[in-house]
Amino acid sequence: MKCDLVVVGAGPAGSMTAKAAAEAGLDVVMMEKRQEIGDPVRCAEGVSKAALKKLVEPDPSWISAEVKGARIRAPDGTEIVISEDRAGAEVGYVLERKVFDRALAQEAAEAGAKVMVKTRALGLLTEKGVPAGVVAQFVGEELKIEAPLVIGADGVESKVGRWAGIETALKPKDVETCAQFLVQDERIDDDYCEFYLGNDIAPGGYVWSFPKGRALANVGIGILGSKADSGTPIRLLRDFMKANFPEGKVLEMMVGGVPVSGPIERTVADGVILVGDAARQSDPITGGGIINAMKAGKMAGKIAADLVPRGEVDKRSLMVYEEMWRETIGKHISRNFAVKEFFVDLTDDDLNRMIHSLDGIDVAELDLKGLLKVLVRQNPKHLLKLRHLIV
Ligand SMILES: Cc1cc2nc3c(=O)[nH]c(=O)nc-3n(C[C@H](O)[C@H](O)[C@H](O)COP(=O)(O)OP(=O)(O)OC[C@H]3O[C@@H](n4cnc5c(N)ncnc54)[C@H](O)[C@@H]3O)c2cc1C
Repeated sequence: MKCDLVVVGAGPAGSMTAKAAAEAGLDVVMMEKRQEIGDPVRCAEGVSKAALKKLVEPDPSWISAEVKGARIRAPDGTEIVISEDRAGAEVGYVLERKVFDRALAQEAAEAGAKVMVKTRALGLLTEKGVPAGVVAQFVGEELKIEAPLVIGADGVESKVGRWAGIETALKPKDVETCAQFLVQDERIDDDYCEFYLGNDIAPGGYVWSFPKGRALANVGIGILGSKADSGTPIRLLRDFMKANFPEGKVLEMMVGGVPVSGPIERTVADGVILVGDAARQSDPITGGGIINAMKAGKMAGKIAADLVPRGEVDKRSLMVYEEMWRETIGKHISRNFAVKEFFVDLTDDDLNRMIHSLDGIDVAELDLKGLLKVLVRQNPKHLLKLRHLIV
């Protein structure tokens, strides 16, 4: 089989890539190793309404809940409330990703991309040492798909980058190890996403509760890999459930990882581009990656449509993509990485002091940068190191 572009992975990054490239006239194959796109879900499903609306028309079929804002709770229980769409990229809609991911893939298909499920990329085809497509497996059968460009949208466990010689390995301190329960409990507040901070609750991370309507919520935990062994997230999440939702019924459970490494050195190689979690483009503070994955996918798909017909798929030509994402989403990722590196080492006393310092200040309408500005103003000695990030 031959085509212009192979996209590996049909998550938000892959489908946006495939859609943008197919719309611009490329012959695209998007392959997904799972038999059902979007299932099982490994996500708390929170996104900013405003950011999402810039990328895709919201559809009630894939929105579980709309929330009013976020509550952030310090280790001693003190709370601050931030209004909708101001708490980073995690507040606004709580999606139903099983439906959302499939809807995005459907849009890619409608734009003309060929979608292949239960098709796992096994490696890159090469011609004279240069990537020239993908070797894949479809229900036990080996397939060779020749293409001048391969886009790796294969998520946190990405292999495409490694196959192309791109360094994507994550150190334990650069990944949040997560566990999540889908919980039914009458005590769930359907209007707010909740974040719980504290080194006993979630070392180097946080616990979240994202409502999905009808007293359901994704209740999950992310812990910095360097501060936990593999069983720790589930153990701590169960402790949290006992303390906060003792009557909660667990309907689903999952574990997963989120890259919080900040921008990696390179996301292109000859004949290969990486997008989304494969390119480590998630937000290092919140762990949110859906919006950045979609933005990067859209950029990569358009750039592919421009360069492939001209035969310009060498690493140098593909640097256009590298420069474009670093100039846009990359700037936020770099800043938030520096902030995260600082915050993960704070003690519970420090965290309490930060939240207390906001007492009497209306933070509801602040975005993350605004909140940081206020925190630095209120805690000049402690947050001196962050000053340069907010000017
Ligand atoms: C516990 C948890 C909670 C999260 N909560 C949020 C949140 O609330 N908000 C938010 O914005 N982000 C959240 N994220 C992050 C978010 O899920 C990711 O950033 C997002 O899914 C990235 O999209 P992607 O398309 O890059 O990768 P993915 O969505 O992971 O898609 C990659 C796809 O590639 C496929 N694939 C992998 N290897 C192959 C192969 N060899 N061949 C074919 N297909 C392959 C996979 O099956 C998968 O479908 C969370 C992550 C976790 C783990």
